[in-house]
Amino acid sequence: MPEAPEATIGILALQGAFAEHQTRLQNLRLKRRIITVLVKGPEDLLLCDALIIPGGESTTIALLARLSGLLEPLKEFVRKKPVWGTCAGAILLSQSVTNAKKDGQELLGGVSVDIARNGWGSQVESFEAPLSVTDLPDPSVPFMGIFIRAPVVLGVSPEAPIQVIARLPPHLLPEPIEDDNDPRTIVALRQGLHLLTTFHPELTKDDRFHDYFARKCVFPTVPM
Ligand SMILES: NC(=O)CC[C@H](N)C(=O)O
Repeated sequence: MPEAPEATIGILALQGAFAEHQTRLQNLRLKRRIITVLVKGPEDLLLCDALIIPGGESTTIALLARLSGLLEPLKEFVRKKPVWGTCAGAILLSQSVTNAKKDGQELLGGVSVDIARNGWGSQVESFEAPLSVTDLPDPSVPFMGIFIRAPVVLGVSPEAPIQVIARLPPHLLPEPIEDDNDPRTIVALRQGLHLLTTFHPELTKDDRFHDYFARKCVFPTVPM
């Protein structure tokens, strides 16, 4: 029997919660082997079939990516391969950011949303919210969303094939929002092979979003 193919998932390791993502990936029990690589330079990225961009500080990650010669290779990677951005990583994966710093913010693009940095306020306004996510294994068990200076989705391109995976329940919103379809309630979405979460699944012990990324984005076509 031929061995089931494996995949190498890189984690951008310039700043932020990259080690936690690696731990969660190493915890996954899939039929196929996942190899993890901490990506610090272009040579590491060449090894990867998919990439996670962690939370942290999007401006710092972008600056360090430029300094380490990774910015252009990352843009190229996003055009071809699966990428998951969490929190700061979600900002970098977005098409546009409404309140970028004065001297601008480098983005990688890939997901057709407009996003606002620190959309729910500063560090002290960080919060947790149980999310009901029907696409995860054991969907009746809520996934604890940890929102730390989280970005907020302000708009979604109507032409893009975007699938909303999780929304914040209206009663848990830091500010009241009347309309259930308001894009600001979206906290997880997928566009093709790209996954965007505005919270931090890697800061929990729940591997279900990592499992989702592996199944739907990294190995999307063959059941495992
Ligand atoms: N927890 C986080 O990743 C925070 C993101 C941060 N507010 C930024 O703009 O990059």
